[in-house]
Amino acid sequence: MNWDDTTDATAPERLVGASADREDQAVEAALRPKDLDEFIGQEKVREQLDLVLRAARARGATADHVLLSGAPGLGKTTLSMIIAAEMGAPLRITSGPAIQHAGDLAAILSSLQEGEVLFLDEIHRMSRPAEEMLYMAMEDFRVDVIVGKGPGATAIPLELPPFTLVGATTRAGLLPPPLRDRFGFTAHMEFYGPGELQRVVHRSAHLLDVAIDPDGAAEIAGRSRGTPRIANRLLRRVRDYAQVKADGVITREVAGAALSVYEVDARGLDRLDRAVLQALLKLFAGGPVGLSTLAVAVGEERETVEEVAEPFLVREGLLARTPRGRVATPAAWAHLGLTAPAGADGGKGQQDLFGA
Ligand SMILES: Nc1ncnc2c1ncn2[C@@H]1O[C@H](COP(=O)(O)OP(=O)(O)OP(=O)(O)O)[C@@H](O)[C@H]1O
Ligand SMILES: [Mg+2]
Repeated sequence: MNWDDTTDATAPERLVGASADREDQAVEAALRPKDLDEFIGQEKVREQLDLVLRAARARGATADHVLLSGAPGLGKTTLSMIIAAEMGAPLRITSGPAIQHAGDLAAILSSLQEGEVLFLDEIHRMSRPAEEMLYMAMEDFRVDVIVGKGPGATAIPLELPPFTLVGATTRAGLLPPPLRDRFGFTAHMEFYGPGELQRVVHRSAHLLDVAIDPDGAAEIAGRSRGTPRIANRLLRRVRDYAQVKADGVITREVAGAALSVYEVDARGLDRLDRAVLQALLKLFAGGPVGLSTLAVAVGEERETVEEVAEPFLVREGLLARTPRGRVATPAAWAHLGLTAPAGADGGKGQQDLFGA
């Protein structure tokens, strides 16, 4: 089993992994909202972006550069496409890792049309020289193309047409401040609430021509870890189950039964997440226990436990990282239907550790 949660599109994904696998990529185009009205949730971002784009349109100008930050699968690529569509502008897509040399970036920039939207995914992974070229391009719509090497090298200035850069990053904190400051508008995407995810599921079911009732959509939403991409993926697995084992209609019972086959529980934890919690509770009485010990107990690499399982468990308030080790919260005992053993108090008396 590969628990990899990185953006390697060829890696077999776990069902609740947030990055896109091959199957996601094949269907995502069809499920992407095409304009701001269709885009569900993220009310603040939508309202602010709507203003930015409307004002630019009214002035007949090119929109300000936009930085989108947020976890995988929350809709950054989707929003970049919406920005281009709303501006009636062509869209060019590239990514930080694809731009290794400043020359790669110069080639892209110098071929942009006026008003074009350049989507630069994983912008935090661009090389340093390319980044510096980008500063000038964003601010002055100009690049210096270096011709030759050594003392004879000369910089030839090249004017660029006004364009809109849309940068996306899962790690806004990794962006150098001079780059961050050159964006006129920064949108931080949050995880989605259950009601919003329910609407995502409902909308996707409609597009995929799958019958679903509101409870069925709510059940899938509740297991989707706040992430539309996961909601859409779970929907596809539940659809299979409904076709084969039920009459094709997704109800709460059908969704629940389908996802228990795939070992995704009511809160969206999968087998690995539960194994970590179970070890912490059953073997170590709720902790504190060191990461390495916990990893050995579940038979996984340290990194897998730390990077794949823990972030969601921490976000859900089921596990805390403390200076003395990992600690289960009272919610963790409750979620696994276990009672804290006598002497342990399910983490309540361990509060001092949290603030330490
Ligand atoms: N607000 C939304 N409403 C409806 N569907 C959405 C929304 N946001 C995302 N989706 C769906 O979720 C899927 C993933 O979205 P997207 O590819 O835009 O995520 P991302 O933030 O670019 O992820 P990554 O960081 O992996 O590149 C898309 O198929 C899209 O249809
Ligand atoms: Mg993306």
